[in-house]
Amino acid sequence: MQELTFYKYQGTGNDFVMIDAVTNPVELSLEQIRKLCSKGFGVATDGLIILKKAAGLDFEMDYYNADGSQSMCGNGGRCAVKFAKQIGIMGPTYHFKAIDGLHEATIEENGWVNLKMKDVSQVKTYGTDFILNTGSPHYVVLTDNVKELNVVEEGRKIRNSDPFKAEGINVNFVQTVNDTSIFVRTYERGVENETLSCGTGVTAASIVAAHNDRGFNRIEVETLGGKLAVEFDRTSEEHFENILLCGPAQLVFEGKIKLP
Ligand SMILES: N[C@@H](CCC[C@H](N)C(=O)O)C(=O)O
Repeated sequence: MQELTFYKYQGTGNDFVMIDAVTNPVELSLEQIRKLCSKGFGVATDGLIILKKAAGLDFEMDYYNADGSQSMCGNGGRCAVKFAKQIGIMGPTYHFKAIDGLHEATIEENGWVNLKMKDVSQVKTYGTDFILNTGSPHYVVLTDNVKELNVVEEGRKIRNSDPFKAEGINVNFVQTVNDTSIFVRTYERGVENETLSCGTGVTAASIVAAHNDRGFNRIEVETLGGKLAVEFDRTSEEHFENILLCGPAQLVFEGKIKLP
């Protein structure tokens, strides 16, 4: 049975199995990815990231949710940059490819990673809620009791409702804390549970907060797993660019696992 060296990373509690395929190319089946992320057979994480070589770039990030589906992951992207540094890719600016296109990122002196996200050019209203894509699709609900909400029950209901059932959608519940700060909890498709934080979700929630209220271009975001910040330039009513997702990303532990 083949043995695989892996690293577990977390970004505000959103956790990932990280695999270095830059140094040692590796192919994993979807079944193996699901098992590596699972509680019973693996590391018990929200997702798995494979760092690969990419011509003209520092690396390519392949992100998989725990169920094996793929999307862009903001917290995963920040962790991937820290991991790239760990395996000897020195920056100072990191350029990489993900499923939604090219990204760049820097590591700040305090260890936070500032990751440039894709531009947002549409914020759709959906009743009193909002839908937008920040690299992955997000549904945003504004609420005034985010801490008491049953996010799993409410999020799952929306995610599995007829309009979203086939493709899935991530569901964010957002409460305003003050003029420039919000609290966000997210039900993630592909994990099919609430995670401690979701980077593309935090980005979507910040854009919605800015869309509804003008005059600021940095939002502090609290999640169950810690604090992040989102910066952006709003260039027209619905267009946001230079979006930066800023926050911590850390190695938790490393190990060897027998490939299932
Ligand atoms: N945790 C992620 C989002 C991962 C992708 C999402 N579950 C999806 O399938 O759209 C993040 O930090 O952005």
